[in-house]
Amino acid sequence: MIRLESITRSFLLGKESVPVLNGIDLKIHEGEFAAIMGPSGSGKSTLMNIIGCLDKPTEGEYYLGGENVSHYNDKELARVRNQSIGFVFQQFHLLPRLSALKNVELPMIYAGISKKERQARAEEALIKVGLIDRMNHLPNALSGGQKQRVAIARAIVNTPKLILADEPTGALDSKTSKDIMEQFKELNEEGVTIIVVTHESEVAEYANRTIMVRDGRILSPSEGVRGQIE
Ligand SMILES: Nc1ncnc2c1ncn2[C@@H]1O[C@H](COP(=O)(O)OP(=O)(O)OP(=O)(O)O)[C@@H](O)[C@H]1O
Repeated sequence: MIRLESITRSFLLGKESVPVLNGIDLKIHEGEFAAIMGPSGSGKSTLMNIIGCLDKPTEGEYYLGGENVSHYNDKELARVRNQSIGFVFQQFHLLPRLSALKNVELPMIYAGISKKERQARAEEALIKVGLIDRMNHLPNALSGGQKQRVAIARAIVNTPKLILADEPTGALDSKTSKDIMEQFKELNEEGVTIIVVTHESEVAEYANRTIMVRDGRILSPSEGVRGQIE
């Protein structure tokens, strides 16, 4: 489902081009549950941004679902994101003036789906995450765990094959983290590919495979990686 070939990403620092990803080769198959771990500043978010079509590699090829998206323009990348990927972030990224239901409807507005269908599908997603009784609440009136459930409902509402979660439990206590990870596990059992960036080994334990990033490259299995690297 995901194939990265010799991916590099550099950023301009003044006049100097500084490499942050240094030749990443990685395959993630459909249905996998992968955790990306590594020290702060090692390039995890940069890698996730490329996998999520939020950013483009400086060099190398990226195939998502068989499509080479490496050279797509912003509009084409937005289409791929809307069709194929759900995002979950540490700080939830909910719009504060919109109810839980309206927040979940947002990706469908971008996808041009009718109001009636939007509401029906948003309600269905909120039922799935156990929050239908809070559908009219504003984010402020929800706990951290509930906010993250709304964010998960928003991520699954367009039925993506891939969910990318960047530190999804970073703002939550350990019991709530477990509830959220159980939710991801359930989605993975239904066939959704999940990639989660985390600093927490308890979170990575939910994954079938851990990908260790250090200094912008992926460590090989002999360097202590759990699971398969191709
Ligand atoms: N847009 C940018 N412009 C310049 N430098 C950047 C940019 N984005 C990331 N970097 C640099 O790239 C390096 C890797 O950042 P990245 O956020 O990918 O690391 P990370 O492993 O996710 O870190 P953390 O665990 O702290 O979130 C850092 O040194 C960061 O300063």
